[in-house]
Amino acid sequence: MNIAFASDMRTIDERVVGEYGLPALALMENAGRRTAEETVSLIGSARGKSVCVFAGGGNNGGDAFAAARHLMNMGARVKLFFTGNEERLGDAARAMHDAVRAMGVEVRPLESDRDWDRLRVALRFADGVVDGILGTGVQGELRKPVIRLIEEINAAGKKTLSIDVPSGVEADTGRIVSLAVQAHRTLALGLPKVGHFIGQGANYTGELLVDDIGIPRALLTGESLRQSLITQETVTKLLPVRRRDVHKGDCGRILILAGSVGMTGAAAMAAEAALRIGAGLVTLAVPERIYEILAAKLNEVMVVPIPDEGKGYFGGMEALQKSLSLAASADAVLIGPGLGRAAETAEFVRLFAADVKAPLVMDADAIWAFAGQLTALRDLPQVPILTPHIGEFAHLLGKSAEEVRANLLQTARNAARDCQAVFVVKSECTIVVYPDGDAFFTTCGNPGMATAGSGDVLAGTIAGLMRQMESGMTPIAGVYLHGRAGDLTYERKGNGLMARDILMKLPKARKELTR
Ligand SMILES: NC(=O)C1=CN([C@@H]2O[C@H](COP(=O)(O)OP(=O)(O)OC[C@H]3O[C@@H](n4cnc5c(N)ncnc54)[C@H](O)[C@@H]3O)[C@@H](O)[C@H]2O)[C@H](O)CC1
Ligand SMILES: [K+]
Repeated sequence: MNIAFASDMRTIDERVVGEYGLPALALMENAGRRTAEETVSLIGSARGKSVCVFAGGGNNGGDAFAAARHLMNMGARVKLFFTGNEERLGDAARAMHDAVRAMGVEVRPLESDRDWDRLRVALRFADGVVDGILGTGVQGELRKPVIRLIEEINAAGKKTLSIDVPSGVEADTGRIVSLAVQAHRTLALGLPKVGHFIGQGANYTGELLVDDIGIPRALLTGESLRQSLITQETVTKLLPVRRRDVHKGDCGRILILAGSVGMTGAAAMAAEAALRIGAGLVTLAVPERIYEILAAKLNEVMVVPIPDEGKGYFGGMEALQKSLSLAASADAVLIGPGLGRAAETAEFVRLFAADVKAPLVMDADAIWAFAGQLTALRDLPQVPILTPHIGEFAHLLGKSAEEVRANLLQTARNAARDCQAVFVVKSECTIVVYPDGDAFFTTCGNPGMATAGSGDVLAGTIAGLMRQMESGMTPIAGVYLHGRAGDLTYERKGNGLMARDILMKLPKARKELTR
């Protein structure tokens, strides 16, 4: 499914009217009806229930007026509040406003102290709230009365359905400039928006539902939209069906360079993840000083010591030569988990990456090694796949985490283009962004996965898929399978899940997709 920006929705809206001759009112009517239905399902029933409906001065408010009418028809008691200016309503929103008023519903302003007192009473006795204050049209800091209203709604804590986006969330970025309605459920109209998945918006959206509201399918599936959701269906198609006569060499010889003193687990988990996702042969190259630990830990992985002059981390020419010769016979290479940040190691990483011809995945400290050296990254002989979390991504670009978060998608797009690299940025919603601007969002995954080693497992998963499918598509399948494995373990372990639990569920996540 595609994901839209506010401007995409405006274009789609114009085309619905211009090319299909549908009146704007028809979409608003569908939006209103679906809002009413989903509100009723949220609060259990309509009859005898009291619902506060909040309408703003734009089309989001128009949807709310239509919803109020349908809620009345369904038997709910509706208290309707309006934050806009009647004179400035657009045609469709005005028609919806007039229709609900003609049903005898009072449209309550929020101006005098008495208005606000009435609001508080209505909220106290409400069973549910419909938030149609602001949609994709929000701009800048919220005006004072809207801020006050959102504070009241959030303080009341009633079951709340937001129309299109939680009011106050920027649809394009997920940014909250002032504050936003905390929704239990959000009904996205036409398509989900970027802000439902990333930034703070992800925390305010609650359960996300999407309805086409009658927009012709061709407009929603169009290729002009450059971001989409990774679905089970997409990943199933990407994964190969294994022939019975397959040989382990056909399933990928993966080389992993990882680990340093104190960080042996990262190396072990990345290597095991590659095997658990189906790689044929995994070779783990580690600094000599930690070789014995890893050789004892791992059975199925081949562990190779890399000369380290007793330092316990990667560095130096001898290490480089040995690593490159191992890389020469690998189908794909992962470098990064647990490397540490010694200057020698960073130098080693840059020289190694510049000489590897096979598809290359770089994680963690390998990404750190390119901080401030974006030109070196762009000049690498391959299009590498980088898997930073927000902190590593910000450091790489020489920005603060806040700056990066403020517009994560655009920042990732610029970085992918400038560095000619694929970025897998790990956040509340992991995104995969390609140098040509195509972006993919995952809906799998959960807060329990914010745990040590989770990233090492993801990097190993992506690397492990390399020979099994088109290498450029491995991040899409990898983030899905990793997220799904995390969800499978979250069911039982909740926030106490460990990276090892994700690792153990990778086979099941993959098996679910067997064609
Ligand atoms: N095809 C579709 O996508 C459809 C979408 N619908 C709904 O329309 C809204 C977008 O409507 P629009 O009129 O463009 O904007 P909003 O209603 O979101 O907001 C405009 C409204 O808000 C006021 N405002 C803007 N910024 C602020 C601020 N900082 N503080 C306070 N008030 C602000 C502004 O003055 C206007 O009054 C979309 O989300 C859908 O819900 C259609 O109804 C169906 C088709
Ligand atoms: K809203």
